[in-house]
Amino acid sequence: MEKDADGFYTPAAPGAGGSTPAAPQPAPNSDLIKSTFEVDVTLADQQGDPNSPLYSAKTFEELGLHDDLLKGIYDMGFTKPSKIQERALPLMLSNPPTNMIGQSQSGTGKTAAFVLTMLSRVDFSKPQPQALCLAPSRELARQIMSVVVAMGKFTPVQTEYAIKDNLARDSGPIKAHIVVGTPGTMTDLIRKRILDPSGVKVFVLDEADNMLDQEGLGDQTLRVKNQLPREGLQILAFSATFPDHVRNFASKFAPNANKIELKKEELSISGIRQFYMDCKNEEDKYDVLVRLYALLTIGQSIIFCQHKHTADRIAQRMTAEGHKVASLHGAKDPAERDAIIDNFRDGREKVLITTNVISRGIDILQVNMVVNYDLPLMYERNTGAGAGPGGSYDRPDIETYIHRIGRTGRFGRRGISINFVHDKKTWQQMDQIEKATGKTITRIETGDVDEMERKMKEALK
Ligand SMILES: Nc1ncnc2c1ncn2[C@@H]1O[C@H](COP(=O)(O)OP(=O)(O)OP(=O)(O)O)[C@@H](O)[C@H]1O
Repeated sequence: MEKDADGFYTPAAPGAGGSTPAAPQPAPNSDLIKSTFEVDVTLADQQGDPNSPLYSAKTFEELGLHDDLLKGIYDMGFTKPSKIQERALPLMLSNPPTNMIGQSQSGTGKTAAFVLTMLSRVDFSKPQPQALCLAPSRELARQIMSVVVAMGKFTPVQTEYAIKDNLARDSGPIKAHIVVGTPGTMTDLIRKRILDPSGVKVFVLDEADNMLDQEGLGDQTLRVKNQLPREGLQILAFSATFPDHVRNFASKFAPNANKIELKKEELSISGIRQFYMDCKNEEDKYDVLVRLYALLTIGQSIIFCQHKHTADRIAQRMTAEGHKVASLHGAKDPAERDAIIDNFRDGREKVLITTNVISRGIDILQVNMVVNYDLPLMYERNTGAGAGPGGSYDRPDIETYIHRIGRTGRFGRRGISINFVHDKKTWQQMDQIEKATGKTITRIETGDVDEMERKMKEALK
């Protein structure tokens, strides 16, 4: 088995991702997927390269973990820690407990770092909530829980969700040690005294910049924190991105924290090759996407739209034209959302058309392509002299872009992202993204399917 020039490898052997589902069977003659299972050698190479975010000089044994947790880690197929795990775990596990603000690129194993800390701090003999973890979406909360369950497999840990529609109305107080959920429901459970926060020792924010941003979930997150004990609480805040305005706030939210930070140029990982396609106009974007369909289904792909209605409209049109795609967004009811993401995770659906709801954290190893059907934009209030009320969605949202493309290229795998641009404005927005991330975005011809396939195969090789 040969290592390629930059030491990348493509999707993992089934089971290597623990709670993530087994890889779907590749199409028999697909070159793109052929290399899928050539993983072990090159992963070892990357984990041995000091410049890789997957590098570690240490073993899991050296990080001070309990034997039962080591068993859980090895059972998940992990052999060596990644850089963030190696650096963050000893700091988070030392006593007295110290806060942590941890940044590391998408798909480099932040979840294991904070899950192992929660599991290490819990006193299993006490039937009460001791660790709370907040995430921005129910999909991510469910995924984190699957990691807690997998890593805690050899411990007596009890867990509970704080996500919509999960607990029966008349259920009594939560006795579980670890509660994972979204901030709105977590606040509700505390307010209704279903969740007694008095024994909480660890408070984790995944996607912390998003959870603390006052334009986003910040208020609700603060509300949860205000209910937690002040003395001895360990706060762990993780993300791949920490824009400056949130970084300052995070330092106040998690005072005296140990910090692991990335430089701006380190933010996005080089295993993801970025492309763009010039579409003639908004309508042409749909035609280009349909032309791409055969390539989208070679592995799995996620198509990001700005609006729910766009995601639904594209999915309906493609379905009516005989393509198999699913759509997922926040307006669907919880049970439907769970079924859709589970189908996608298990490989029963190959193309998922969605919104920013799953732009962060979702870890599905077989996703080798991300399409920004609409570029991610952020709302900007009018400011300055004479500015009227309101604002506009004209500025590219760099953080969301980094998270979206990070749904592929997980833990050293290769991936492709494609941006659709269709006019001067979107072109300029993409230009700003390219400058901000410092990574080249290469043009792919939209009319020539063979050329598209050739470029993509090249990128995934
Ligand atoms: N030490 C390890 N060895 C092998 N695989 C690992 C290791 N640590 C994590 N992984 C796997 O790597 C993948 C990515 O991990 P994870 O989802 O924690 O990334 P992340 O840093 O939280 O990413 P994001 O910023 O997108 O949330 C998962 O499938 C996980 O099981």
